[in-house]
Amino acid sequence: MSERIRVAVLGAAGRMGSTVVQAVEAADDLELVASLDASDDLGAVTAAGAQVAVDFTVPSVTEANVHALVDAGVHVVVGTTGWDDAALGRVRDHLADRPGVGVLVAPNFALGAVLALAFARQAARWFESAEVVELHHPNKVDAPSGTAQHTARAIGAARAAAGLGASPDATSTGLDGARGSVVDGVHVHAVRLRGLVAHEEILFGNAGEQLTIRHDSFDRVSFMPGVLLGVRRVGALPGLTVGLEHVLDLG
Ligand SMILES: NC(=O)C1=CN([C@@H]2O[C@H](COP(=O)(O)OP(=O)(O)OC[C@H]3O[C@@H](n4cnc5c(N)ncnc54)[C@H](O)[C@@H]3O)[C@@H](O)[C@H]2O)C=CC1
Ligand SMILES: O=C(O)C1=N[C@H](C(=O)O)C[C@H](O)C1
Repeated sequence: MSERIRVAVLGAAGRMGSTVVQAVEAADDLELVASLDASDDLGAVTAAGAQVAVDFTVPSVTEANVHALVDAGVHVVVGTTGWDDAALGRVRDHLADRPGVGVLVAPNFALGAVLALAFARQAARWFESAEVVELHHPNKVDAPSGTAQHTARAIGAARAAAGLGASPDATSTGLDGARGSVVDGVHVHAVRLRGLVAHEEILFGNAGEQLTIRHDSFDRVSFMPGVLLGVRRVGALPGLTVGLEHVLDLG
């Protein structure tokens, strides 16, 4: 058998991190060499000889983690959300000085969510109206979700490429926030409800018809096949990759 990939998990005490720890431990081709949470020294990742680090922490620390890991020559799989274009640009620039190091940032590792994005991208140019609704557990710290923003950007790009204008909308008065936030011209709405895990509805409308693409993660195990795929592939993907769709050849 070939050598196992040595993996570190950051955010290991969290909802996602603890699930990743279990998934890595259960995989024959991976070896968990470090589990870190908030008060731990990031130096433990290199001290343990990790080749790949998986980051499921919080939006306020993930970028700094990635830069430190890139400096240490460790490939990184990032599930933490909250990334914007400026932060991604800084990582891309940093990686230009570290050839051979790979960073995969994916707002959603569930295979169904990535397929929903691919289907939405295909549908986007055929519908006059498009909106995204994301629904999550109430402990989620950010809104709208990284997945919903990524989806809205993909829809916005497909609409622009097809020469579509803004979705029709006569609403001009009401309470602040009533129409959600707008990402690349697409309205995005965030629901927080006890009992939910992670869900997304992508709504398309034309005169007389509607297409709804819905994805539901009922359990965090749904993200694990995508995370493990990222861990196995990131070393062969130098530079920055944004979105698991590129790993699945759906980009
Ligand atoms: N890409 C994907 O498929 C998914 C992404 N997420 C994202 O993953 C992130 C984590 O989500 P949850 O696990 O639900 O949150 P959580 O709050 O349960 O876990 C975060 C963990 O990170 C730890 N942490 C904070 N600062 C740290 C530091 N400097 N170093 C190491 N650990 C640190 C916290 O103590 C906590 O244990 C969120 O941004 C969420 O949106 C969540 C689910 C799926
Ligand atoms: O915080 C979560 O739970 C999730 N976060 C990610 C996001 O913001 O898109 C992925 C998934 O929706 C679960």
